Amino acid sequence: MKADLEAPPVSREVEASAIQCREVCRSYGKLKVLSNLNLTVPQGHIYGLLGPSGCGKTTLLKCIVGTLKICRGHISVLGKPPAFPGHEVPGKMVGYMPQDLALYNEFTISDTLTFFGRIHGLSSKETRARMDFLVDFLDLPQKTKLVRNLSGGQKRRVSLGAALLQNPQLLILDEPTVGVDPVLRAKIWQHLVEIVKTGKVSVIITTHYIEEARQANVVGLMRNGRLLAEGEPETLMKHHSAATLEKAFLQLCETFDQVGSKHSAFPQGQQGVVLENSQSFESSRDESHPILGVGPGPIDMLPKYSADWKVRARHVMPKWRNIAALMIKTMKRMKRMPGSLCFQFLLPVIQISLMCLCIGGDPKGIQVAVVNNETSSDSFSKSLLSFLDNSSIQQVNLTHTEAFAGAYNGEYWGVIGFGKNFTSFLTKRMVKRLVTKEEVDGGSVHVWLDLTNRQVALMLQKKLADAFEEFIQFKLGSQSYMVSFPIKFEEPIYGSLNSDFTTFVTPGAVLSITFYLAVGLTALSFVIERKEGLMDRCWVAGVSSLETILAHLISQLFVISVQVVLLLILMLLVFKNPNEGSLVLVVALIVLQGITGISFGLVISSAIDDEQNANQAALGIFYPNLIVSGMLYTHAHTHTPTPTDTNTLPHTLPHTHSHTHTDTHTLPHTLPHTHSHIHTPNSIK
Ligand SMILES: Nc1ncnc2c1ncn2[C@@H]1O[C@H](COP(=O)(O)OP(=O)(O)OP(=O)(O)O)[C@@H](O)[C@H]1O
Repeated sequence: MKADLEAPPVSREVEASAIQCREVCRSYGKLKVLSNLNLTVPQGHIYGLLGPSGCGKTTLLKCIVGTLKICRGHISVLGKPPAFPGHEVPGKMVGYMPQDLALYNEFTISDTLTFFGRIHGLSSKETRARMDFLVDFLDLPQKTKLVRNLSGGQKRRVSLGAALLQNPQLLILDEPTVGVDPVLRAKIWQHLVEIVKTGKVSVIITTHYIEEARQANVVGLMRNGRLLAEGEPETLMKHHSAATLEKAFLQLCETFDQVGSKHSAFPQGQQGVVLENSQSFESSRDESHPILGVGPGPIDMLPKYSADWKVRARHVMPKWRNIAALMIKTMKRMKRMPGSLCFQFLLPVIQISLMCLCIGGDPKGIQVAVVNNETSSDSFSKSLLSFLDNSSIQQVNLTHTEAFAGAYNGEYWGVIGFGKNFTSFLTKRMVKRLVTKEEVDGGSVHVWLDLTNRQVALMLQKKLADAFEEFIQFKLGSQSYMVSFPIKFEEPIYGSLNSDFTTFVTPGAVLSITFYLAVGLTALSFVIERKEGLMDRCWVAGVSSLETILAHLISQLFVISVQVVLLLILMLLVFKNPNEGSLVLVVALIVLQGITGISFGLVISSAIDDEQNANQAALGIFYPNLIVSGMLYTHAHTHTPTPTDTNTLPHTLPHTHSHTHTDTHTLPHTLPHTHSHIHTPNSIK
């Protein structure tokens, strides 16, 4: 990359240092973790960063590798700020071992190293050679062993191996020796000493074992978010007349506390951090510089960097190599978890099957009480009842009292009643021009419904109307129009006259399930990867956010495609749901819905840090999605006429006209039907 130096010539110190931190500040909300921190890691040196737990070491390392942004100050890593366009930090130049293990549990040791090798652009031969060396050097078990089955110490060593893999110019190791036995710890230090000897590799390492840091060329002692001292271990010890580095550190802390208490007094209980509202003790002296050590030049002495647009564009463009590495990773993980993969593929199919089997079909065996006061075997009432759909409606013949008692007890969904002169009154209604109120009443089927379940009640109404139409057709044949209901439902514009609720609800269910699964899987996979430090690790290895998103999108599209194929086979071939539109459009819509789900999952994962809350957020969107999918009735439902609507009118209207002409006779007979419904249970006579 070409960098234009706009400031005064770069000091030799900047050029000779692998890392330069100047007046670096970083806060988490109001919590000030790094406060005007200055640190220099000379090129070709091992820098031991020491400090108590919570003093900000990990935060500083994250700022150095660029996974955290600093609030103020300047950091230069191998000559440029981290994440500067065209700079390979993050990238191949830096090997980062985070404090968390940040390893894929479903990977073998070999998979892990191959994955990082791919991202760093190593050839398979180079990766294999490095792998053999690292397995031997780090005393790792068989390469084919799954990370999940390794001990804590072995996992840490694999993590260290991943950081050392590409022979980086800068190694950033966050507590690499925790849980490692003393012999191996000595071996690791020996290796670090070896690699820095060439002068081309620099190392910054944090450790809790202060004494092991004596092997470092330079140590930095950190406390409360700032560097107290920086220098060679021997010099530090000599300066404090201490026999060990630990004692020197103790003395430094005491000095810091004395000076600090005079000037600022950190609030009680806030050890390890500096609160923003506390007066820091550098107000009285230039505390931005360590007590001992190399004093860095002022911040305005640092070079200013710029990159031309071509470099910037190349920096932003996603690299296919990284996307491919991430996709291979996802596929490998899927392969290692066949159960989970099958579950992902089959979950929508299982959900839709359950829905088709359990929801929306016509209710069966609905018990209805029949009070028939006609006794003759060839009565109209018996004939009419024979047309009732017996698979759905189970008729129970009862007396008037038993029928209503049963209906009130919830044993029957309704009562159907016929008066004793039903046949003769109905005949009169069919043939006479004028009929009395008594004849209308007696010639009507009386129905009392239990409307507590709308679905069952609607079904009963429809079945009764259908039975009546069939009965009239049977009795009167071509003359049936005289008593038929003068509204004729023609072949529908869309759908079919006899389609069930399942047919209506399935498309909405398919879209909702596809959306919800994509939201859940995306949100969870990103939240978990980030929580386990895998995202940061990949980012430091040079994978950009865009590449991560693209790789996820492509892998997820594969899962969605399989889901869609299985869903369509099930819906169209097994459950015989009709599809009257274009199949291509159906597929496109489902896939688009999946992509919308992925996008929403990304939004959730960027706003939420833990799995449980991510799950809740994903679940929360399910119900609004269900409503907007059209499965449930909403008041906002409108229908905009389309050209097809206007075209159909001329065809259907003549039908209606011809009926109105002949139906003039039946109108007076049929209309009173409505009035006859206003009756009490005692009215069947
Ligand atoms: N994501 C975060 N949000 C809020 N506070 C945080 C976050 N990460 C770290 N902190 C706080 O910042 C402070 C410094 O944390 P950091 O992890 O840098 O310490 P450390 O020196 O590395 O500690 P250790 O040696 O125990 O790992 C701690 O008080 C910690 O609670």
